Formats: sequence, C-alpha cells, structure tokens
Amino acid sequence: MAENDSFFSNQAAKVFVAGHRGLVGSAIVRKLQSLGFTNLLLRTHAELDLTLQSDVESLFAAEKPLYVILAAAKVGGIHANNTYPADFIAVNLQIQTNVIDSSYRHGVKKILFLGSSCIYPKFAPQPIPENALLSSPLEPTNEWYAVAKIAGIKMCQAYRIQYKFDAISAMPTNLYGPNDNFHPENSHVLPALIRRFHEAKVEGAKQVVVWGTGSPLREFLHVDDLADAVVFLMEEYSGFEHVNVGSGKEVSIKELAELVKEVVGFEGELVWDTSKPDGTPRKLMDSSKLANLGWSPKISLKDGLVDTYKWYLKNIKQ
Ligand SMILES: NC(=O)C1=CN([C@@H]2O[C@H](COP(=O)(O)OP(=O)(O)OC[C@H]3O[C@@H](n4cnc5c(N)ncnc54)[C@H](OP(=O)(O)O)[C@@H]3O)[C@@H](O)[C@H]2O)C=CC1
Ligand SMILES: C[C@H]1O[C@H](OP(=O)(O)OP(=O)(O)OC[C@H]2O[C@@H](n3cnc4c(=O)[nH]c(N)nc43)[C@H](O)[C@@H]2O)[C@@H](O)[C@@H](O)C1=O
Repeated sequence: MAENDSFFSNQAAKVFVAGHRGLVGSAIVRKLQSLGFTNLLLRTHAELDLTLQSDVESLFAAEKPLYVILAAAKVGGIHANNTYPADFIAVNLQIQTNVIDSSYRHGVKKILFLGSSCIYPKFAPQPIPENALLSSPLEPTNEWYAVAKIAGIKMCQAYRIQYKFDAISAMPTNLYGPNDNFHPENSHVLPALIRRFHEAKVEGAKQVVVWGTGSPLREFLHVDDLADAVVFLMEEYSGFEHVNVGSGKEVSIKELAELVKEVVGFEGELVWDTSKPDGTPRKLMDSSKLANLGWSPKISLKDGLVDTYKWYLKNIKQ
C-alpha cells in the first residue's frame, strides 16, 4: 500500500466509529486509542439516530470524517432475531444504507462495514469460505438480519464498482467480551450463560437451564481480537470480496456451557430446554483469506471467558 494510503500513519485523521458504546465499537475505540488515534468522531444513539437519513447527512456534512468503521446495528441472539424480524431487517438496512451512502457523498476515504457469519447458508460447506455467500437458503431464525447484512456487503461492492469507493466488509464469527449485552433473553449465548450461571451460583440454585439440545457447534472470537483484525483490514485490505474473521476453533453449546459453568464456579447441573431453537447446526468460518493477508487471533476461549467474567463481576452484577 502506498505511504499516503496508510491508515496507521494517519493517526490525526478523523475516524467515525459508529456504535462506539457497543461490544464491537467499544473494542475498536480501545484499539484505535492504543494505536495513537486522537481524532475519533463518536455519537451515542441518543445524540444521533443513524436510521434518520437527514441527520446522518448533516453529521457527515459538518464533520467530514476521513475514515468510517460501521459497528452500529440492531444486534441480538437467536431469540431476539426470531422475535423481532421487522426490527432486524428494517433498522439494519436503514443504518447501513445511510452511513455507507453518506460516507461516499462526503468524501470518506475508506469505510469498513461489519456483517456477521449468519450471512451464510444454513447448510454451507464447513469451514465456510467467503464464496459460499448466496449459494443456498439461510437459517430461518436470523434470515431477516442476514438479508440486511448481505445487502450491506452488496452495497459496498456496488459503490466500489460504480464510484471506485473504498468500501470493505468484514464478517466476524460469534463475538464476546467487555460491554457485551447480558440480557437474559435477547443476548447471545455466551453472555446469557455467564449471567445465568452467576445468578444461580449466588442464589444457590441446583440447576441451570440452557436452550436447545447442546449439539450446535459455534466458533467464538474475543472482541479484542476482532478489533485488531478490523484495524488490520483498514490498513491492509481494499478488495471487492468480504473477509471472514474467525478464531478457527469451534465448540458445541454443551462444551461451552460446561466451560462457563467451570469459569463461574457453579456446582449444580445443566438442564436442556429443547423447546428453544438450536439455530444453525454448525458455522465454522474459513478464515484463511485473512490468515494469508497476515493476521491471526491471540486470545483463547478459556482466557477470554475468564476475563469477560471478571469484567461482568466488576461492571454488571447487582
Ligand atoms: N455480537 C456478536 O456476536 C457479533 C456482532 N457482529 C456485528 O458487529 C457489529 C456490532 O455488534 P455489537 O457490538 O455486538 O452490537 P451492540 O448491540 O453491542 O452495539 C451496537 C451499537 O449500535 C448502536 N446503535 C444501534 N442502533 C442505533 C441507531 N439507530 N442509531 C445509532 N446507534 C445505534 C448502539 O447504540 P445504543 O447502545 O445506544 O443503542 C450500540 O452502540 C454489528 O454490525 C454486528 O452485526 C458480527 C458478528 C457477531
Ligand atoms: C452472531 C450470531 O448470533 C445469532 O445466531 P446464533 O449463533 O444462533 O446465536 P446465539 O448466541 O443466540 O445462540 C447460539 C446457540 O446457543 C444456544 N443457547 C443455549 N442457551 C442460550 C441462551 O441462554 N441464550 C442464547 N442466546 N442462546 C442459547 C442457542 O439455542 C443456539 O443453539 C444470530 O441470530 C445473529 O445474531 C448472529 O449473527
């Protein structure tokens, strides 16, 4: 990459991190600050609703960020996705359309759009390569969110073709870490289980209920690794195709539940509520494209879980 195109050497550049208080956005802010970036443009949801096109336009016109990282979205676990399909498709289409289009119109040099591994077909080949996109039907519990995310990838590609706009997309696997959502029903499995096992331990409960059969396989990545991959891609990648970001390691939900139980120190038994959906049976991503560019993850699931539980104890528990 030419010197004047270097993201890392442009630490005074204005970088808009949309969604900076969320799991992903807050990790990206920590990473950028650790790299010496001093001019971050940050707006809370209350200060700027990204679904409102004219407000987004006004922000870009006034602030003229040079780089944009889009980590604002309507996000949730299997239950939330299944229960609020209209919100998941509409809010995400609105946010990403407004931010990508305004970025192009106001001279942004590069934007990174975040999607998710749920963009891939329910029965995709494993590990899932980037070119499995749109090769067969989606997983029904999150197809509304997935369709919005696929539209985001395609919008980046369309703007690259028509306007030569440097819009790239990263597809992370299931993430966890500080500032996650620990809501009992609407969160993802890992924060949900930390909370449930912790509360059961404190209350002296004999059992903890875990959803589904325990057989689905999931790949987990600590959000600090994801943030590292995001800045790496801002520096190193300007391609048409989206890029998978995974840990390469998968566990069953049963194995995950046993690990969370051990880390939290709950001594009772697990009970499986099979009336709850399993979702997609397996979604291990093929992250060799990113590995070939020179990036690899550093944080093991066990270490990441221990740190996340410490963060939960310090910041969330009553
Ligand atoms: N969590 C995960 O496991 C995974 C996440 N991703 C992707 O990473 C990105 C970030 O996800 P994550 O950090 O987990 O999500 P969070 O829910 O933790 O954070 C989302 C952020 O978006 C903001 N936001 C939501 N709606 C609006 C709006 N209308 N206007 C302005 N801001 C808004 C939220 O603000 P507020 O809190 O104030 O509402 C929040 O800061 C998403 O694109 C998601 O698809 C991809 C794969 C896995
Ligand atoms: C990142 C990805 O996340 C979502 O997909 P998902 O991987 O299915 O997400 P999940 O974390 O909610 O569940 C993983 C597995 O775990 C089981 N499970 C057990 N017990 C609990 C539990 O207590 N809560 C939850 N949420 N799941 C549980 C659950 O039944 C399922 O088998 C997408 O909708 C979409 O948001 C997306 O892109």
